[in-house]
Amino acid sequence: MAAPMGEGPPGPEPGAAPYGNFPNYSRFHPPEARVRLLPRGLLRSLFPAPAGPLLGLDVGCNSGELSVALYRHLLGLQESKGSLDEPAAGKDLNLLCCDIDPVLIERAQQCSPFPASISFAELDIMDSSARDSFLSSYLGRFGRSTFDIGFCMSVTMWIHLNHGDRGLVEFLAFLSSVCTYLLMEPQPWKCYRAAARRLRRLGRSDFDHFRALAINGDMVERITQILTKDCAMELVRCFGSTSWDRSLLLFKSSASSPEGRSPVLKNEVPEQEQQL
Ligand SMILES: C[S@@+](CC[C@H](N)C(=O)[O-])C[C@H]1O[C@@H](n2cnc3c(N)ncnc32)[C@H](O)[C@@H]1O
Repeated sequence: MAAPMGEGPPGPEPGAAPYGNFPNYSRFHPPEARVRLLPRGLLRSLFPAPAGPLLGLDVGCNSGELSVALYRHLLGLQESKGSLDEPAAGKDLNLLCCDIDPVLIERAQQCSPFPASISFAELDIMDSSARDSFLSSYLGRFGRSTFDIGFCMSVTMWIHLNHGDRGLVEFLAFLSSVCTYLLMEPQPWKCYRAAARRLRRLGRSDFDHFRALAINGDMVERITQILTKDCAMELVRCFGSTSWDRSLLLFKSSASSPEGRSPVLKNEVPEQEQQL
């Protein structure tokens, strides 16, 4: 399967996916090519003695293929013919996966092999009132205030194009406030140009913010800077890059406690945003 350099498949279809809500995203950016960069036993090394189930948040999950692949990979589950392994006792991970596109979420729900552990929900992560009450209520079911790990895979560009520099910084501040660890897969700048080009080819105008973005260039570097300088996170490790040039980076909050008792869902505006 060809892996294009840009963010979507060739042809006009991506122009109709202004949030990156491509219907068959996992076909051209296969989950397996991403999860195999993550070491087996990663969860165990990050959380050697969890007090209860681990909680994960997957933002922009599309139709859930990557969420399921991450779940399997992190728990060391094999997909066997005809039957699906259940997680062994003591390997408890609950994933909350959200996406802005209700059709993609419906598909994810219908196809989920682990409905008891992986929940899919329609949510615009930039809508702070809907987001905060929804996430608080999910976390509250586990007596928690934060997620152990967040996944933000190929989503930053879409937030950035649709919400501008301010939106990107706000988004990263939000993620860092609610996740102890954060796995990020930022799109490089060339994908931004490709996405804007595709829109133009369709005779539509640029994304509202594209030409005004002051955060640009080396997006891995820029996002790392924001997370480490403004959001009290540290870069723990880079797991390498996919063949289509996406790096996988793991960050850890320097502020949160292992029990998830750090301040929740706060909407603090970091220093960098105030300067924008
Ligand atoms: C390029 S896809 C990545 C899908 C998946 N994370 C992966 O890497 O395979 C980006 C996804 O982010 C979702 N998305 C974009 N903006 C969003 C928002 N504000 N809230 C929730 N999801 C959003 C899109 O609908 C789309 O499914």
